Amino acid sequence: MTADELKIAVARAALPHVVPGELLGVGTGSTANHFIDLLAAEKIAVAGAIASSEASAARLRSHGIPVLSLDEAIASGRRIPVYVDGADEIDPGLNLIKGGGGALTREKIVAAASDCFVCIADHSKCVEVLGRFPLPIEVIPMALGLVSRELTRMGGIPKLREGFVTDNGNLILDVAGLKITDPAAFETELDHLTGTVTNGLFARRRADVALVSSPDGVRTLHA
Ligand SMILES: O=C[C@H](O)[C@H](O)[C@H](O)COP(=O)(O)O
Repeated sequence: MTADELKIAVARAALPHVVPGELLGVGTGSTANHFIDLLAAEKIAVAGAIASSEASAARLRSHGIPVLSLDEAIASGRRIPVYVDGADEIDPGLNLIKGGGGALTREKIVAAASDCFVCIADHSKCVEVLGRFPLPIEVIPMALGLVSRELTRMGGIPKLREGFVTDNGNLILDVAGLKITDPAAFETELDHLTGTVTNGLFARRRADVALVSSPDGVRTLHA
């Protein structure tokens, strides 16, 4: 199976988790894109989608799927029963690294607003310890030097993602050299770095369910 076929297989496996007629949180990235396309192809009608990026919102709209802002969703008084999104790394506890596509902040917000986070990924994303994939951190532009210095002091190797601006108008530092043995504690530590908006560790709000595809099929992992 090609990498793309593995993504399509796991995106398809997420469809039964969608609650028809309810709101749906939708993530960002190539796996999430397949999920959006399949959602439309299978004509699964949701009350509206809350997208974690402008790119996903545009893709949803291109299929005629109604997109709501998170504020509109909350004002409606409806719950968001499920959020479906990809990941860059998954550990055995379903802690994640996300943000390879730069959408980490909105992803964390939509995940926090949703009842159940269903993570979809192919088996290459599974690791024993998070940190092989450089950890994305969204940074307020004027704090770039300060945050880089602090991350270096913490043992990381931060690198500016050249030519990239997030949907929120900020920058991304990709931090290599980390071995994240206590993801929740490290997420909290990073949250305290002044000048950062969000870090790409999803540990305090990790995935509830992970669907992982391999040539042998799709496995379902629970936190
Ligand atoms: O910002 C991007 C997201 O966190 C993606 O979910 C993550 O990078 C995985 O993307 P892909 O499905 O393209 O590997």
